[in-house]
Amino acid sequence: MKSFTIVPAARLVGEIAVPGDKSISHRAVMLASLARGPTRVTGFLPSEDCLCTLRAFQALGVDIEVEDPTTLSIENRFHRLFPPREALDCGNSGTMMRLIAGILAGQPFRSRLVGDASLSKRPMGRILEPLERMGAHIRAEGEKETPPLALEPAELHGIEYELPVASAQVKSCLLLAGLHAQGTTRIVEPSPTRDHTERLLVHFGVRPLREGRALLIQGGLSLEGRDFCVPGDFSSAAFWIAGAAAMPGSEIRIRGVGLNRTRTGLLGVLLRMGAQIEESVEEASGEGEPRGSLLIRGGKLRGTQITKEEIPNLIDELPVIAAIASLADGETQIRGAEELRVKESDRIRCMVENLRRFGVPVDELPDGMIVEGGHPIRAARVSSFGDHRVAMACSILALRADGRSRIDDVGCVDTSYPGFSKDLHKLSQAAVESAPGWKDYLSWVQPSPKTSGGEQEPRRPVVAVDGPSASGKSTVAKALAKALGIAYCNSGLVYRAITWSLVDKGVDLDREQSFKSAVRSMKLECRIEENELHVRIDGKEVGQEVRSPAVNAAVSRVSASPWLRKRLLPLFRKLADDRALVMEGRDIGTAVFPGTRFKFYIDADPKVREQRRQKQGESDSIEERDWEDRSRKAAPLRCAADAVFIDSSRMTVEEVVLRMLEELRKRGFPLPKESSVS
Ligand SMILES: Nc1ncnc2c1ncn2[C@@H]1O[C@H](COP(=O)(O)OP(=O)(O)OP(=O)(O)O)[C@@H](O)[C@H]1O
Ligand SMILES: Nc1ccn([C@@H]2O[C@H](COP(=O)(O)O)[C@@H](O)[C@H]2O)c(=O)n1
Repeated sequence: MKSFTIVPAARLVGEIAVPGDKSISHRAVMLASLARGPTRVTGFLPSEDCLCTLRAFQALGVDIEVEDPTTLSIENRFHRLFPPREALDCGNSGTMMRLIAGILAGQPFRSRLVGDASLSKRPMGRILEPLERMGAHIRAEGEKETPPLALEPAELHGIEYELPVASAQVKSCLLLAGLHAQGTTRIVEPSPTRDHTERLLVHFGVRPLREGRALLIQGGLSLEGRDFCVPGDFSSAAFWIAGAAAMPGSEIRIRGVGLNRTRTGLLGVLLRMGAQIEESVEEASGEGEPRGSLLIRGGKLRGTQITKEEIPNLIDELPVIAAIASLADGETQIRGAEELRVKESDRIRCMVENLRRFGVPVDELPDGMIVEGGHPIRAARVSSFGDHRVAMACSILALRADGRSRIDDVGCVDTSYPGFSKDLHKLSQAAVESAPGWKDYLSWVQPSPKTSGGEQEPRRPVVAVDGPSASGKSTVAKALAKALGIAYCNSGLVYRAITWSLVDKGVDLDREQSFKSAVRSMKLECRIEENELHVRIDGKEVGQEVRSPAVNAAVSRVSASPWLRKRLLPLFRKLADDRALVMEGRDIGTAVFPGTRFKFYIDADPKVREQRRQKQGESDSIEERDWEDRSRKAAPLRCAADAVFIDSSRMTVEEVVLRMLEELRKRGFPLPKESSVS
């Protein structure tokens, strides 16, 4: 399963053009496929969703030539559609299924529409009812009117229909069905929704009539093919618009983006929140799709209230609005958005869950949420829940977290924005490019967390060595201690020893009470003998067994316990009471001895670390372990702000130790007269 690892960034900087609009790409292929004469579509979005529409019309007998991924030549040479040989796959796309159902409902042949697991859970009752009233023979095969949809041949007639819920998909489905029906179809919208279908119908020569809230379409009119250029997708641009607006110091320009007023509700919300946005419409030819560019400068935003009336024009942007509301000062309320529960995921539930993981206080409401902004964002591991907009919204928020975050299951991003991760990299890296090679380090630099009792410089000199798994900490810390002639303490050995004992006794680590009472009843002894830490549990000195695969797999769960860490803290500190030492671990410079002046953070490229561990012949999922160590609440793995960062990927052990000795000398460590590395 694909995931994104997001390194924090201070701001977004740069200029981009986002890929073609998804909603418009679907509709352009559909209408060009129904038209007489050829159409060349440029700027098409070659996402999974839109490719499903393209393949479906090829299967219905339309000639569609893909000149390049974003340019299509479309011609329906026979002025009719042909029965498809097999079910038409709508993938993840609700737009495709609902709109194509409108086209196929009035055809003289059978067809069947299927979708992926997520689409197969989405409600289709809202199109079935009006289509049946128009005379369609259409049946949802799934439970509670969900896909697949089976359509039998039918002749349609116009109806008058008032939409119970504002929905551009239902409106478009009925407009397309109305095109193939006898008489006039009159559709009344409770409030305006995106009008791409109407604009494209005009582009292809059929003008629906507008009477207040009603739209009228005459059946039997034919469309004429005409070249069309799809504008950039405002809903894809929304991630950068919202992200840049909420990150002080950002400055981005987005070119060639669609600025249709029925889509740009986000801009009004952001301006209300205090955003700095300049819009210049470059092309608004008649009733075509307006497009232009946006310049966004970042600043501090304030919370706002989003009301039911605003929802239709920013429905797809609500996940990213929820994300950046977390960065704004004060509270943001999103109400009247129950529609979000039946999108690619239940976007209310999923965003609430993910925001909480990022440490954002948020209340879930039946029709939205209340986000309390302005709190620090914690690095987190979250899931997209298979929803592209959830994945991208969380990626934007992760840029502001206090460490690396991971967004799992991001394959879905390709359904609307195939180049998202590249653009994320481009816009967020621009801000740190001034320090090439150091961005990883900068992302981990943290002010040392507040701790009690360890802020003062220890009585005896302590060298703190931290870093991720297999970075070489133990090796260099041991060699350094030897060179300095002082004690070497491996704090990980203590966590490993406790874990080994718990695993050996079969303690259920998920049951807090059993875990605590097993630890309490353990006799743990930590002694420095011959300048090295020795650990005994219940009288037995631990050895190689603490590096077993079972211990490797469980130790980070054990060490994540704040209760255990608090218990071990005085024990580690006590070791330095009467001797100088080098102590290595994950939190030595940030939590155990934050007051020492001698701190190192040893790192290496993940691939190099993986190879080093393999070479040691150990079975150890170091990526998982690092992840857990970095994302736990209590004393997570971080590079202290005042630590010396050493990337050992291309260094020998000796080079690393010499570098450390040099730094210790500069920082005034009492070096023995002759310190050599051996
Ligand atoms: N430049 C280097 N610096 C340190 N170790 C290196 C270097 N090059 C190779 N190694 C090797 O990498 C392996 C892993 O090192 P080590 O066990 O010290 O890592 P670690 O960070 O203490 O890991 P863990 O925290 O998982 O126990 C060792 O076999 C070590 O000899
Ligand atoms: N200061 C520390 C040291 C270790 N841990 C935890 O123990 C695990 C094993 O450590 P090794 O150095 O022997 O690999 C490590 O993954 C941490 O979970 C710790 O939390 N703090």
